Order: sequence, then structure tokens, then C-alpha cells
Amino acid sequence: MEEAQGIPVIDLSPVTSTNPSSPSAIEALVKEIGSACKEWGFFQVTNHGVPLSVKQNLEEASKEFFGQSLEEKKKVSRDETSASGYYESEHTKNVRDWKEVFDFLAKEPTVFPLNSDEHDHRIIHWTNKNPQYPPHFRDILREYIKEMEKLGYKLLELIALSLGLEAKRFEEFFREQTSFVRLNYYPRCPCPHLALGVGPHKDSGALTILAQDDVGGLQVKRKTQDQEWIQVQPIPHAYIINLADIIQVWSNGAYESVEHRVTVNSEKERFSIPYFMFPAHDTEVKPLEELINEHNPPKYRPYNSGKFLLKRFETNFQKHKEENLQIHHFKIA
Ligand SMILES: O=C(O)CCC(=O)C(=O)O
Ligand SMILES: [Fe+2]
Repeated sequence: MEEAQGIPVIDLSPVTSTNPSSPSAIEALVKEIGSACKEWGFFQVTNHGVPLSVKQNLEEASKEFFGQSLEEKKKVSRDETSASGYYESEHTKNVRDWKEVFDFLAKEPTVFPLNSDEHDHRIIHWTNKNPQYPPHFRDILREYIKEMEKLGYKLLELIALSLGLEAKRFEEFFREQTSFVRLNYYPRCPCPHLALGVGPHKDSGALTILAQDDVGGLQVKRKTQDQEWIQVQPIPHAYIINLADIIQVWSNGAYESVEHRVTVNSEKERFSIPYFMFPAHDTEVKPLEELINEHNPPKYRPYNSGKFLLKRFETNFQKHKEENLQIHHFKIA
């Protein structure tokens, strides 16, 4: 396992190459993934099978989209009818981020609860916002999502095996997935020491697959005692994988979702593309039965995936007195 200034870099060729790999090569890979999940919760992957052209097409389209006037971009603003679209004022834990965003749902329509009220079972169908410019934006996004799904399922299999679970254990949760791809644009910032692109946070889905450009700025909080912020070095055409909250709960805390943030830059703008894997909205997120027993009782109370996310969205847009909803609120003391 190489180290790129900290987080491990893992070669996925045993599960992506066209020649069948030996069982021992796959076993070694599963071990490597397991250690990276335990020690860091963050790693980079190479030889992941995603064609370079598919990523480059989306990177170019993203630049063209954000290069438009604010007025044009606001024509596809996110609103209450769907989580898809453009916005420029996200708050992470009550602090405004120095970035602009465009979100696009993996599944269309995406079925979601109408509101965050636990007793209200009405649902809504979310559809995507489709900008006129750049041309073929939608097709480029769809092609990218297809690749993210393939890679995502491979990673979930490796993670399941590393926990001693059946390879396809996680798959059922994603049939009616609520995953989405996000285009992030971090403009140049005149006072980079006074702002953050994204404040410290943990991702609330199951798994995040992130493409970053060559500028750098993503930092991960090291899990050792010093809790230092470690820069995630850009590696051309690698993807950054991070475990998110739901895997922490499914694994009953064996793996943890790790805090990260994005610093900004006075000289260079930066682009990144996370793909957030989320299960179906009605998934009851709880520690998996195979991983609990009388010596290792469940550490989390079950929660509803869709309602949790809606509550989180509500708190991301305005200043609130309290901390927004976090999985530790479901921790069994
Ligand atoms: O831009 C990045 O490198 C990471 C962004 C991120 O953490 C997020 O959007 O959740
Ligand atoms: Fe994140």
C-alpha cells in the first residue's frame, strides 16, 4: 500500500482487469481495503475502471456551466420540488461555504418523503433540473453516473467482504437508491484564511466517490490522537473514497465516517465532483444483524434514511442555534 501524504492508495486492478484475478489477489485487496477503512476511513483508488474520457467530459461541462452568469445559473436553482439544481449558499454546520454547487439525481424520478415528519408517510417524486447549457449536459451526467454505480457496487462488495459479510450484502439497499452527483465549484477567495470551501463535516450517505482536480484543498482529520488535518494529495485520475455515516451504523462502529473539510485558494479556483451513494429513502438504517451479538450489542438506534436527510437539508440552508442532525444523536449511550 502506497501512502500519498497519509491516506492509502489502493490499486483496484484485481477486480477491474479483464483477466480473471487469483483468489489470493482478491483476498489481499480485501485486506487492504479493510485496513484503510479501519485506520483512515478515506483512501484513493487507481485502476478503478472508470474511463478517463467520461470524467473529462463532465469536468469540462462543469466548468462551462459554472462559467455562465449568475442569472443563467439561477434558472436551474434548487427549490422545494426537488433536491436537484444549482445553489450558492450552502451552510455546513451553520457556516456559509465558499462555493457553488449543482446537484443531479442518479435515479429519475427519485422517490423521497414529502417532509421530515416521522408520522407523515406521503412521498414525492424528485426529478432533475436540466440546464440548457452546456449542450448534452444531461447525457454527460448520466454516463458519469453509470460509471459511478459500477465502481460503487464494486467498492461496497469489497467493504462487505472486509467486514466478513456476503459480497452483495449492501446491494438490496440501493435498488431504489437516492444517490446523487454534485458538481462543486470553489471560486478564488480573496481571504482564504477567513473562509472554507466546505467546513468540517462527515458525509451522511453510505459511501462517497470523489474526483478532485489538480489544485488540492481537501483535508481529512487523521483518526490518531493528534487529530491533525491531512492534505489529500491530488493524483491524476484517481478517485477518493470515503466511508460515510450509514456504513458506520451498518458496521456497528467497526468503520467510522471521517471528518473532512476543504480549504480555498486566492490564486486558483477549484472543481470537484463527489458522487454520494445513498440507499432507498425508506431504509431503516441500523447495525447489521450479522455484526451484533451479546458481546457486541447495537451502538445505534434505527433511523429512517430519507427523513434524516430531509432534516439535514433543512438545517443546511439557514443559521440555527443548535447543531444540525448528526448520527451521534442516534447513539445508544
Ligand atoms: O471538494 C471536495 O474535495 C470535497 C467536497 C465534500 O466534502 C463534499 O461535498 O461533501
Ligand atoms: Fe464531504
